[in-house]
Formats: sequence, structure tokens, C-alpha cells
Amino acid sequence: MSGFTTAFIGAGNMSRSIIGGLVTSGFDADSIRASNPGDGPFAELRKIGLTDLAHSNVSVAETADVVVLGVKPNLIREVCEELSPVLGANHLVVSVAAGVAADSIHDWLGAKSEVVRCMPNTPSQIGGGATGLFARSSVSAENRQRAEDIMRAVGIVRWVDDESLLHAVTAVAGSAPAYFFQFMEAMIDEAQRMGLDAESARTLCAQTCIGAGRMVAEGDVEASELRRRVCSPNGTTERAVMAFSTGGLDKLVSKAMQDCYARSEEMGRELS
Ligand SMILES: NC(=O)C1=CN([C@@H]2O[C@H](COP(=O)(O)OP(=O)(O)OC[C@H]3O[C@@H](n4cnc5c(N)ncnc54)[C@H](O)[C@@H]3O)[C@@H](O)[C@H]2O)C=CC1
Ligand SMILES: O=C(O)[C@@H]1CCC=N1
Repeated sequence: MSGFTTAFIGAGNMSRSIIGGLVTSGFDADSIRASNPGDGPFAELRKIGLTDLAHSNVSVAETADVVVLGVKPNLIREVCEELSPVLGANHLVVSVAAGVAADSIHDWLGAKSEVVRCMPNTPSQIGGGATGLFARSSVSAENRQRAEDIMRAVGIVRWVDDESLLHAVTAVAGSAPAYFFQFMEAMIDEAQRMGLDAESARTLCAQTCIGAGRMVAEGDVEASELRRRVCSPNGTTERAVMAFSTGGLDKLVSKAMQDCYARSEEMGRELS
């Protein structure tokens, strides 16, 4: 499935998450290639059926229809300049890099290829990703669709018309799995101190997180109302929620997201 070939440049955490999700969702492993300087990630990719794995970025990119830039933001310029001689108007380049502007990527590629920027997250690996997408105005409808097909195969997608909104997408989705993991780490630790064994603490916490997330995602009741429905007057939850409120949870979440947003802007200034 897909009808086009996709080359991932850099086979690190984010690329492997997307590739894993693509293969699970039915993309033909033969339509996906990846390059990486070291062999480290290749064993995992071979296990899920990829065969076209190389150290050379140019060799995997030049004959692909879509090239996904999966390297760290500070390497995007170097990689674009390396790929520029072999990429042309027929290539769609999709960058997953935080901060780096689509116009800069377009220029570093020699102003030939179409560029879409996206901000995915690692739950893409299990089909639970959440991705924001932005296309430069010159991107064709067909290439917008291809970028969307890739990211939709691994989760939900939202297009933004204003590129600067990708900073907000980073704060609420790209970086956000880490917030939930950190919250879960604290809950799992505390549940064990309360006497539960590690496996029970982990499973009960994870299932509660899944269940609560699904109620928000799949229902039409706001999170605030769902929270109220758990809080019996003078009951147990009220005490817990009060501790969060008096401890300043809202302000803390706001500060964390603002810091994330600011760092995304800062990376844009440093690297674009
Ligand atoms: N990790 C995450 O949750 C998310 C990451 N991103 C973005 O994804 C990009 C990659 O991040 P991660 O996967 O976390 O980093 P990573 O360090 O796991 O992966 C980067 C990969 O690029 C390879 N690499 C280094 N130099 C290279 C070169 N010249 N050519 C080709 N490959 C090269 C590295 O060996 C490594 O395997 C970043 O730009 C980041 O902003 C976006 C959303 C979420
Ligand atoms: O931490 C980072 O910079 C990357 C971008 C979003 C998630 N991880």
C-alpha cells in the first residue's frame, strides 16, 4: 500500500517510530528505505521487513518520491545541502525537525523540491501519533496528500495554515508524550511505595491513562466535566485534585508548555 516510495534520512527514535507505525498500518516495507551513519538502528528495521538500508543519504533519497528528514535540527542544513544535487521538483521533502523553518529547508535544498514541515510524536510507533503539518504554499495537492497519508497512517493529523502554530503543536503534542511519561513515572513510584507490586502499579496506571485519554478523545464531554464526575463530594478524588490545585498544577503545566514553545522559537532563530 501507498503507491510511492519514502526514504527516511536518519533512523533514530522519531524515524523508527514512524516507520514502525507505517509497516503496522499496512505500508509495504519495500516502499520504505532508511539511511543512517551507524548500523545501530538497522537490526530493528530489518526485523520489521525493511531491506533497503544504507549509510549513504544520497543513495536512498535520489530515487524516492518522498524524503523524510529525521535528523537532529542542527544537522538539517548539512543534510539538505548534501541532498540538494540529487533532489528536484519531483521530490517531496518532509521535515520532522523541531524549529527549523520550511523556507530555510527549501533554500538549503536549492529551492527546487516541495517542502512540508511536520511535528509528530513517538506514539506514532503504535499508531497513536498526533501530528501537526504545515505545507509551503507551492506544495501540490498530491504532495500534501502524500505527507498526510504518511502521518495519518500512524495517528491523527491536523494541518496548520500558519507555520508558527507548529511551536504550539510541539508544546501540546510533539514533546507532550514526555510530560505524560513523567507524570506516570511519579504515579507508578508512589503506588509502589503504597505497597503495590511494580507490575500492578505500571499496568493499573497505564490502563487508567489509556481509559482517560480515550474518554476525552472519543466522547463529547469536556475534560473538566469528566474530572468533576470522578470527584464525589468530600470523597477521595476531591482530596487528590485539591492537592494538585493548591500545588499550582495549572501554572506548572502552563510554564512547562511556554518553556517548550519558547525553545522551539529559539531553535528556529538559531537554525533557520
Ligand atoms: N524524539 C521525538 O519525540 C521527536 C523528535 N522530533 C524531531 O525528530 C528529529 C530526530 O530526533 P530523534 O529521532 O529523537 O533523534 P535521534 O538522535 O534518535 O535520531 C537521529 C538519527 O540521525 C542519525 N544521523 C546523524 N547524523 C546523520 C546524518 N548526517 N545523516 C543521516 N543520519 C544522521 C543518527 O545516527 C540518529 O540515528 C529531530 O529533528 C527532532 O526535532 C520531532 C518530534 C518528536
Ligand atoms: O525534544 C525535542 O526537541 C524533540 C522535538 C519534539 C520532541 N522531541
